[in-house]
Amino acid sequence: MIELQNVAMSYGGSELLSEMTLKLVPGSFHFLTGPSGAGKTTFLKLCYAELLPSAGQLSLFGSDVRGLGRDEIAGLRQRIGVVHQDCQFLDHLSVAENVALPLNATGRNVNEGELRELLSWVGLRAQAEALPPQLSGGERQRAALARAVMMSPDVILADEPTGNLDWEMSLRLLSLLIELNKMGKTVVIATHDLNLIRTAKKEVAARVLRIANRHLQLAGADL
Ligand SMILES: Nc1ncnc2c1ncn2[C@@H]1O[C@H](COP(=O)(O)OP(=O)(O)OP(=O)(O)O)[C@@H](O)[C@H]1O
Repeated sequence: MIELQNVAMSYGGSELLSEMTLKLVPGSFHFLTGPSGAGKTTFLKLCYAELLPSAGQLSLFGSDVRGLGRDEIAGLRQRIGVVHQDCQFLDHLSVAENVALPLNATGRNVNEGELRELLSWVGLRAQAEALPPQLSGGERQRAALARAVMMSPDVILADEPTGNLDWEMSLRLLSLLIELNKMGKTVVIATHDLNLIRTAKKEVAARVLRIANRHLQLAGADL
């Protein structure tokens, strides 16, 4: 569904990522690790075509993005839910309005019952009318996950979703992501947290990718 073949990414003429080949098959669960600045966020941005490769081939759901127009790419991106590292909420809108935003942006009607159900699922039913600055770090991440799931995407990409959370809250977020994977969604989580990876591997057949020296590698089974 997301496929990279010999993909490279450069910023300002300098290559950050090289020769990356990967197929994210439906229902798979991947972690993405690597040192700070290795290119994890950049890799995720390639996966949802926020950035286009400077070389190589990127296909989303069977279509090579090079042959697609902006609207076609935007259409395919609706099948990918993203949990951004910094959540990216509109602070003047309520949590419920932020979560509903992706659907509203496509001109579709929001089913209020489904929205409440989604907020309950992430444990934020009582905070539906709160503003994002009033949420704790864990609540923000769960709201960001709800927003990513709002469009019923096939793929969820989460960039350091537990970065600032305590262990208990990290586990809570992880269990939501595992639940989504068990429902058939493809999940990719960028993280530095090896304990999180080890914990997840007890429950799901997760593969661990690592970015090292500009290349994407499959990490060993010791993780
Ligand atoms: N738009 C951009 N223009 C130029 N350089 C960029 C841009 N975006 C990222 N970079 C650089 O690319 C490198 C990789 O950044 P990226 O955010 O992908 O790494 P990361 O592995 O996610 O890091 P972290 O773990 O710290 O979040 C960094 O050196 C960053 O400064």
